Amino acid sequence: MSDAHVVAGKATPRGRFPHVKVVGDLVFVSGTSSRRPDNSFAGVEVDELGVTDLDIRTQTRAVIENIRDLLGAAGAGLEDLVQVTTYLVSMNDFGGYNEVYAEYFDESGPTRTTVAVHQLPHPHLLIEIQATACLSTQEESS
Ligand SMILES: O=C(O)C/C=C/C(=O)C(=O)O
Repeated sequence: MSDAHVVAGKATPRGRFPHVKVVGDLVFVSGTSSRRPDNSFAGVEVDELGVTDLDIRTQTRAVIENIRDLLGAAGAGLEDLVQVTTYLVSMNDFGGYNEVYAEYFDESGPTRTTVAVHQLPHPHLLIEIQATACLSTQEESS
């Protein structure tokens, strides 16, 4: 069974793809940023002179919370994640990202890969995460 969702109330995908796709017990979550439904970004402040402050900790937290919401639309939660791939624009942000990540997950959590990429789909983005959850972990852990 395959079931694709664009989740109401979340930032609209910037292309022709769903937020989440359920295939059997697996829930695939598209690359997710800190973008809000109004297309502003958590972890971005621009002052009146255009000076831009980008905060990796705030962006990381917002990305994980967005993923939590997207998983929720498929009946899953962060505890069901089995694999996470993180895209950072700079490995200088690895420490701040890793710190916030550890508020949510530990060694019993999803496997993880983190890579640095040249660019993300908006110049204010420092981080994007793509994830996979497994619904059958709910039966195993209950
Ligand atoms: O939705 C965003 O803000 C960032 C993610 C975009 C993609 O991963 C994509 O367009 O493929």
